[in-house]
Amino acid sequence: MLTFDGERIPERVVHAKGTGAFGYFEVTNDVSKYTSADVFNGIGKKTPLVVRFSTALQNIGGSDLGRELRGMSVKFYTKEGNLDLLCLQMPVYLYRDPIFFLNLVHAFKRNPQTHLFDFTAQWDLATQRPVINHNFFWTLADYGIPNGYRRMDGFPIHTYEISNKNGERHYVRFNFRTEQGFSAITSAQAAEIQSTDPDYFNRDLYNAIEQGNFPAWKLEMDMMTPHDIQNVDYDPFDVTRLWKNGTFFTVQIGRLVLNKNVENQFRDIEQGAFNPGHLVPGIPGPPDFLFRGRRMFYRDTQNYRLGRNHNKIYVNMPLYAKTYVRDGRPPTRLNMKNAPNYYSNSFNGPIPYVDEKRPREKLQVLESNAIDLEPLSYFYNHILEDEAHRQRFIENIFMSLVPVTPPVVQRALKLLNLIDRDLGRRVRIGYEVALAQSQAERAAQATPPPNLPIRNFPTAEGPPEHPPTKGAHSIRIL
Ligand code: HEM
Repeated sequence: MLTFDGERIPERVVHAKGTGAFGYFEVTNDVSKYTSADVFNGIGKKTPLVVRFSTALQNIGGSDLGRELRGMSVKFYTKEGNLDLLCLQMPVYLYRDPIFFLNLVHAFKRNPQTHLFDFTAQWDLATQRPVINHNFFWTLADYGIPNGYRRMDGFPIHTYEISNKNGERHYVRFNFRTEQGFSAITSAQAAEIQSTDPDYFNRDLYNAIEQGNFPAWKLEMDMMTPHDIQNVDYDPFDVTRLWKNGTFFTVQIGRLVLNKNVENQFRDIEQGAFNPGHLVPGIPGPPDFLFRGRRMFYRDTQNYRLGRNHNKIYVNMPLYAKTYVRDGRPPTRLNMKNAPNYYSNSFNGPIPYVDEKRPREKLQVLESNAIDLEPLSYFYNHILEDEAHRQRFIENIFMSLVPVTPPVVQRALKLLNLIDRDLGRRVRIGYEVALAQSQAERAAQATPPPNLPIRNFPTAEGPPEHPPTKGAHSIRIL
């Protein structure tokens, strides 16, 4: 019983609800002139891997059917160490500044008072930081609820530097393209499924693999040369925008196949520690500022969630795991037994790997904070392929605005109007009708849902107010 008392560990701070499976990656094309990474070289070579799928905002036990980001994390157990590619089902991210993550997650997860998802907070942030709307638009369109994990694509989004055996570089965006064909479900269909099967995504994946209907994804990369990246008229490292058509070429690498369900979710999935900083020779990784933050954050959060030795948990262990790292909280496995615990040594200890061919020149990416609404207008007019999809997108926007506090709605309508006048007009009309309907329905309800309060800081019960610092008013920043 005392062991049972401690069965729970902290859930992931984001992407808490998920599932996963084992499989392999098979190289189908020769990409040796672009990258020396062993995992992507040698047609026919198979590398074992584990994939974890997730919903970004749900807590463990939440619903699979929310309109939100979904994760597809791939850990390749390569001969040169683990390569982790953490993907979303959208090809663009929300912002470029790593420190902004906290605000985003707080606004998009549950309200600290009501513990409800809070559309006022979401739209408040989305209108104060317009950059996040590009990704938000993808979520509000069909891509926001794919018809199960098997039928969505996966994008690591960042522009990765890769290099070949001569140290020559290219810049790539990887794409996992589902072989099942992308398909989505509408908000109404999702609500219906949710009422009977909130674990729809987990069940769909498990059953498919159990029935031998193994899901697969093609891995390809969109590529630019070092010359290309300096000569395009946009920032190709900007994770909030797509690469423009005609500025890159695409190369196939291989296939990812999932052919084995896990036997124990806690052991193989809950304890999984995917870290985008796990890279291999031939893939030095993305040079942008957001990625620099991510190289630290994942290890930190996993130290908290799983302990410092999380890479000694079986599912996280690389194939080659000989190190000078010792001790710490369990698991320590064999702790490298009596092998020397310092380097260099005369007793055949492991030799630290140095990638001699890694490009010597570093790229410095200078980022801009300018607000650019062009990608959003492009999304509305060109990515949404037809009028029916545009209409579903508009409905999802105005329905999400109905519970939002009026000043924030006005700001949202203004922003949508700036992006595209047709979009702004249609959302405004839809919103007014939906609001009137919702007010009539609320009036008829015995116990209407709570009005979400506008939060103020500090609260009445908060810490005592500090007296103003003497002389502070005279400080001027010039
Ligand atoms: C500054 C930006 C970001 C921060 C601070 C951040 C932070 C986190 C954290 C703390 C976790 C939980 C990890 C764990 O407990 O194991 C997580 C999970 C995840 N993140 Fe991020 N993230 C960021 C950006 C991104 C981006 C750009 C992507 C995709 C392109 C992404 C994809 C994922 C995925 C797929 C997971 C789930 C991992 C799993 O399955 O265990 N994140 N992120």
